Amino acid sequence: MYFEATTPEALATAVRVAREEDVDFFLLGSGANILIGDRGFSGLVIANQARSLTVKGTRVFAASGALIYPDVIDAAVGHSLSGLEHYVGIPSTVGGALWQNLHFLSPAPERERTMFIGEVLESADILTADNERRIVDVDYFEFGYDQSVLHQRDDIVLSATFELEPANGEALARVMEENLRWRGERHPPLDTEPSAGSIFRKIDGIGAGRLIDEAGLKGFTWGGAQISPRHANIIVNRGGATAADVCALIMHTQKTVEAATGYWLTPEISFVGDFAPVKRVRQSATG
Ligand SMILES: NC(=O)C1=CN([C@@H]2O[C@H](COP(=O)(O)OP(=O)(O)OC[C@H]3O[C@@H](n4cnc5c(N)ncnc54)[C@H](OP(=O)(O)O)[C@@H]3O)[C@@H](O)[C@H]2O)C=CC1
Ligand SMILES: C=C(O[C@H]1[C@H](O)[C@@H](CO)O[C@H](OP(=O)(O)OP(=O)(O)OC[C@H]2O[C@@H](n3ccc(=O)[nH]c3=O)[C@H](O)[C@@H]2O)[C@@H]1NC(C)=O)C(=O)O
Repeated sequence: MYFEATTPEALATAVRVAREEDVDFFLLGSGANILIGDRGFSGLVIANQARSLTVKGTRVFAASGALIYPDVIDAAVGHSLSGLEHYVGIPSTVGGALWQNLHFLSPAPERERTMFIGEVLESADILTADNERRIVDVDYFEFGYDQSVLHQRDDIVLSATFELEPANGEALARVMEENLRWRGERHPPLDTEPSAGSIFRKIDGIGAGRLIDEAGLKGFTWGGAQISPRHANIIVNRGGATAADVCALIMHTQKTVEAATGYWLTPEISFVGDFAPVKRVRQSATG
């Protein structure tokens, strides 16, 4: 079953009804950070297409299905407001961004720290696990790196308010251009080489991508899936990749990197729905 929620109210109603009727449901943002099993999802998929946006003074009010890029960033930058421009080029809805505390490196040339969307969040309208509507402030989310309270609680973000800073339009345009260039040079392009972004979690001070690269796995291919020759922590769909192909590559990468370095890589993406059995990568396979 599939339902498109086009307003925060419709989203809240869909979730409430699914819970009351005891129907398994999955809330789909832009689908940028998930792998869906080859046997699909048996239950209700609620696609979050609640995309309304308003800017008042230095505040941006966004429904949780609004796309951070381009919609929310365009609205903020169009009003010369700073705080969201760092996340240019990253696929995500507002809800997905709060779930994972969307992040990117601080502006060039320093790039000395990671910036998080939690830094500009003021409050959010949520539907709690008990089906109650609440306005919560930023502290409620307990944000960390790739972390928020939403990983532990079944709350649904319906809309969010961001508090931004007035800024010079040229400075905003420069940050956006530099960040798009940074991503363009390091990450495979999403339109021609689709992926779910980083497959494995960050390993502080070491780098998941570096370990996979040093294990010699760049370009390794299984079925339609390939460890990107450009960035080793990204698995791209070269055409016709199945979820089983991606899972086989994930398991092969974990085992190869552990044998070479002693580190065990943990997936960063979410696995959704029902998965077909995974054929293991033959040890003799060379890609
Ligand atoms: N830094 C980068 O370069 C990249 C980052 N990403 C990250 O991936 C995420 C992609 O977002 P998006 O495509 O929208 O999400 P997805 O559709 O990929 O869903 C990811 C998870 O977000 C949760 N979620 C989505 N919407 C809501 C909501 N309204 N309320 C509560 N939880 C929600 C769901 O959790 P549950 O199952 O618990 O309901 C879901 O499992 C972003 O956080 C982005 O930072 C992705 C690619 C690249
Ligand atoms: C792409 C994502 O997030 C990105 C985010 O966009 C950028 C910028 O802030 O920082 C992280 O990338 P990253 O490239 O630094 O992450 P890792 O894969 O851990 O790589 C760490 C380091 O390894 C090195 N590296 C990476 C790839 C490669 O093929 N070879 C290599 O040597 C690079 O020096 C790199 O900087 C996030 N990834 C993780 C796992 O934390 C995502 O969440 O999907």
